[in-house]
Amino acid sequence: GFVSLGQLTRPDFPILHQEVNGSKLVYLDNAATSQKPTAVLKSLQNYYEAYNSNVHRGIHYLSAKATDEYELARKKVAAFINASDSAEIVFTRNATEAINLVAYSWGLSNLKPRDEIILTIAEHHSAIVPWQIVAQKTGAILKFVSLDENEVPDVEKLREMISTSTKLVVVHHVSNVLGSVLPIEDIVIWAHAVGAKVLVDACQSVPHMVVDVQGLDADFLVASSHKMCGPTGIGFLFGKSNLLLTMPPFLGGGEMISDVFLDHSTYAEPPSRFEAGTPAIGEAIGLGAAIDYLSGIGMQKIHDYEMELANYLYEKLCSVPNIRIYGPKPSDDVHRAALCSFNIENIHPTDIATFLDQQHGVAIRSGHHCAQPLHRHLGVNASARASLHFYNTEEDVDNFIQSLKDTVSFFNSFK
Ligand SMILES: Cc1ncc(COP(=O)(O)O)c(CN[C@@H](CS)C(=O)O)c1O
Repeated sequence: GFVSLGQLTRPDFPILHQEVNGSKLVYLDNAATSQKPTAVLKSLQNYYEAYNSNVHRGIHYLSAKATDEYELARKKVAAFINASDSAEIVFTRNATEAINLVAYSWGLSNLKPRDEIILTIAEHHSAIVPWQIVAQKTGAILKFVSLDENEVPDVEKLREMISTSTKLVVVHHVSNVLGSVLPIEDIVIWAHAVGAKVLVDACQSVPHMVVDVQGLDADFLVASSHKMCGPTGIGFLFGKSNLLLTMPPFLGGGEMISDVFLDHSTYAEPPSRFEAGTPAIGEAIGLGAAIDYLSGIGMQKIHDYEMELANYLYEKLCSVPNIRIYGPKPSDDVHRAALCSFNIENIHPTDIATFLDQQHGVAIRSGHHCAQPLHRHLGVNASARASLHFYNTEEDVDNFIQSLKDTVSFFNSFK
């Protein structure tokens, strides 16, 4: 019979084949972090077993091999998001650091008093807080777009908010709470019309769909390896070459210099200018292996499968009594990512997540998902969230829904 992409790929993820609290693990917390296929684990072991060495300046075989593999990983990231030059890819610790790099380097040297930075109320704390810090230092002003009647950021209001005072627009590609997918191409056109730049937080899109930075024409785009089947400890910033070339260093140290004198130093060209100290070499190689794995399946195929699963999840969740699902109702022209944040009347989301874990081995998340302003706007201080990846199956969704209904019955029995 028909074998789904989830069934086909599950054998590649050893971690999924275990019991938790006496039940088969159902891992539905992929927006927090993804699981790693054997190929990624092997690439890390192979690096440390066969050619571990420091990169860039070693004059021996192991260092040359490590350098080649590290720079090959950069080229794989560039190709994966269709960047025109691998020098436009800066490795960082994670997406959060990538956004901080833009805030401290580009932000501090380009923002002036009363310059405006436009964000949506649904942004992740990692996309909001760095700009609050830089706004305090430069006198720039943050402006936030709220949600429309479909409970997605109001892009028409965003368009109206863009003015000649706008210097930067910071938006998610996909929301880690609402599952909303924003029209980045349009937002970039509106921003560029007034000379503003656009930073795209692509943490929840790069692992799940084709992302083409040239097609989007984004000025900056960030993502994290650990959400796209790669190791933790590495992420990346894409920056257009003409922007990175004008940006001062973010962190000082070895690797990022050209020459060091006692009273000053000259700096390396991008991307090295932004990669101070010994990089996460093994993690970059692991990310490269993750990209090979994802590309082997194909991001369009992954996205198509996840969209089917997303609709199935949403439809089944709607059958749970007294549930409130946040974000847009999916339809033919309104897509939502394969994640649902929700609350159930009179039951705390943390009680739901705890019961699901302890009684059913189902792993979801509960909390504010680093989006407190959004939760305040929604009138709650926390939500539960189930988030899928291509290695999940319809059976996972069925297990989750059945377990959730059992959870609701349990807590309602105390009423
Ligand atoms: C949209 C978005 N933007 C930035 C980040 C930060 O990624 P880091 O790898 O931690 O730097 C995340 C990570 N969101 C996790 C942890 S809060 C979640 O459970 O939703 C994200 O979803």
